[in-house]
Amino acid sequence: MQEVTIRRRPPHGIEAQNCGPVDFKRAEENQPRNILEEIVWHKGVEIARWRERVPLGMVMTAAKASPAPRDFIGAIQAAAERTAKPGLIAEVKKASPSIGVIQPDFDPVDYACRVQIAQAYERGGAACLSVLTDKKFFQGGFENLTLIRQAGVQCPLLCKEFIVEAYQVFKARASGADAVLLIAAVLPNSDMNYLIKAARSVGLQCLIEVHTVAELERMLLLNNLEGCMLGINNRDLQTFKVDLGNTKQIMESAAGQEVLKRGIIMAGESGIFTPDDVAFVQSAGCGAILVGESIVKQGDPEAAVRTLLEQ
Ligand SMILES: O=P(O)(O)OC[C@@H](O)[C@@H](O)c1c[nH]c2ccccc12
Repeated sequence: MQEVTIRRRPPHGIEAQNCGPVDFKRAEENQPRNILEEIVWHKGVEIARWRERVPLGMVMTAAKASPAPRDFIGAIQAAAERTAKPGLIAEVKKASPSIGVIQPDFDPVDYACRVQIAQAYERGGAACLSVLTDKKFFQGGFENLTLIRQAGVQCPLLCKEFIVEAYQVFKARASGADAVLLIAAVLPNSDMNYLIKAARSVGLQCLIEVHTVAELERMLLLNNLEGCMLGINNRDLQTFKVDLGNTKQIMESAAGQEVLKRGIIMAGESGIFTPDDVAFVQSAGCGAILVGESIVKQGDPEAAVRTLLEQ
């Protein structure tokens, strides 16, 4: 079985490891086939640069010295029990490759603005926050995790990053994250197991994202799944198409039913705009929702969160 459809690296090596012209190199072969490949390939370049400035050992030390992590999954469960709705993971997101800039007032260099959005989400009733850390494609940053944490926000924080190496896991914890996102479309099971272990070693919980029944079946075979939560992304990261029916279809499959039987929390992710959408994914079996665009783009994020969770 082919585990992952995207290629982890360009066939002729990443830019940062380029060792001069080689005859057999064909520029067109080295082009990414979709945006997810482009993002993942660029991560290789980015991590190589980080590593030059801060070696792995130092990031690990910083991760271990960081203030104790908060219980991300516990906060979702507590909110769900209190409200009888899925626990909300509200996303601090300035831009995305699918729609470009979502909130123009959200100044890319004005960090105070991101902190204010995070505080407004918390006041509105979010259980947890998701913070985009990818700079190039999402105009995010690891520093946003630190700033939001330092501003006294109590909600546990998810580091929303395209993780391909343990370096990013330690960087997430060193920046104040309580959980990390791991994407099944990007990571074969051996990497997934390894990265879950790396996360656990510094007290981080994992949200494992799937997009298809096949990916969910593969994740259910992981021997490290215990203590993790799962998420179904309704947006296809290769085409950007959003379809809430994806959550329903996956949850109705045998694999979806197994998730419920095993008591694993499932998040419905992307394309959730209205209380009806929340009710729809809840009835499909989701105990959590991950929402960005619809609450970021409204002028009053606190009211937007309240409205979404009403009814
Ligand atoms: O803005 P939306 O449609 O509410 O989606 C939020 C979140 O689900 C989405 O940002 C997301 C889900 N998985 C991802 C992986 C990488 C980047 C982004 C994402």
